[in-house]
Amino acid sequence: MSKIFVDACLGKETPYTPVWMMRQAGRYLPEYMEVRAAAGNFLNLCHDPEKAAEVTIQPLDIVGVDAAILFSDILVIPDEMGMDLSFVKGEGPKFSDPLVSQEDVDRLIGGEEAASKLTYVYETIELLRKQLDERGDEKALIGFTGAPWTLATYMIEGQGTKTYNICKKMMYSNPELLHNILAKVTEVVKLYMEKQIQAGVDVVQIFDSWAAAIEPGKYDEFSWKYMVEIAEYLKEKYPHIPVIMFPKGIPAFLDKVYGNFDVFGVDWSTPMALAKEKLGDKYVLQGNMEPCRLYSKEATTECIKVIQETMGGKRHIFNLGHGILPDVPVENAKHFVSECQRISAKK
Ligand SMILES: Cc1c2[nH]c(c1CCC(=O)O)Cc1[nH]c(c(CCC(=O)O)c1C)Cc1[nH]c(c(CCC(=O)O)c1C)Cc1[nH]c(c(C)c1CCC(=O)O)C2
Repeated sequence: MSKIFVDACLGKETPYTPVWMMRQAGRYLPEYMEVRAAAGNFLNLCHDPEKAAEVTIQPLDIVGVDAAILFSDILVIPDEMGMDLSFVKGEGPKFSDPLVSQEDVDRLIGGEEAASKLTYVYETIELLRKQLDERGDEKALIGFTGAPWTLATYMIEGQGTKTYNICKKMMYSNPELLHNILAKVTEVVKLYMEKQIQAGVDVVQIFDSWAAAIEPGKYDEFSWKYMVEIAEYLKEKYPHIPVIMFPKGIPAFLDKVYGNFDVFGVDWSTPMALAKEKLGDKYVLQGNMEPCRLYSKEATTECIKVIQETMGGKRHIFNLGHGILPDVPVENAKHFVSECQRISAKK
């Protein structure tokens, strides 16, 4: 039996349109908070394959999504490249020694050496592969990475940012240094994704959460081409594994999207009809309910109906247009998932 989510990624007909939610394993689930508390903190949880596998599975059982996404974080990559990652309560991720010079870049651990340090991620995937196969319910497992640009923003700024002024200063005054960082991260990410595939994921997604920080005319040069390089490396070696690209907030770039991958993730600021018009023939589309609609069941159902009408149940995967927020009632998340499955069901 093939997995409905994988079939949909490859553009095949499915009995209904499968659904999952970005950031579905997380703080809106009391069961997640319990496991995190027992682990001590978020990074301990990422480093503990048994517990990480447990929280990966939770949304399958609690909200009924069609795919599980590996529980980890995009920032474990720079962490294993030798940058010291911590999560400060209430402030989010921090790197103590952000990159400022070529010497800093040269000091980073690269390629195979960095990718092979992420053993806890591969162990989590191996556990999940076994558990999902034993369940026999044909739910898919999604592996993921951050796009080199999104990772670089944290590596250069040392934390999350609203203005991106430190990386943009580098972009315009020392683009070569920024490209050297992006190229080094790209090499690690290719091998990291390959090892996730070898450990057992069914699909991979590349999150470019901070795509919108780049002016449209520079987006290809500083982000998309690196994402495409990763996707094409994987598609050449593993053509049966679907690759999902999620660049958040770049409607002006839709005309220029290119590359060998399977699914384009549409964020909530891009109208689905526009994405369909520009990209629907070439790529399966994923998305794109505005995550805050989850605060209202009525607003949720209304949006699902509009998306379903636009996509017609073809070449589509339901998702939010970005991650679920921690204060969303679990009931409403369940409602989103069951309504997507109900409304798209082929009679
Ligand atoms: C930008 C980014 C990060 N991490 C991620 C992105 C890209 C996706 C996106 O755009 O939302 C990706 C990510 N992070 C996490 C997952 C797990 C799988 C999932 O359910 O989607 C995934 C896919 C767990 C997490 N990653 C993080 C949490 C919260 C940690 C906790 O307090 O339990 C989780 C569940 C921490 C994290 N990690 C990151 C930030 C900015 C933060 C702190 C902000 C916050 O608190 O929400 C970086």
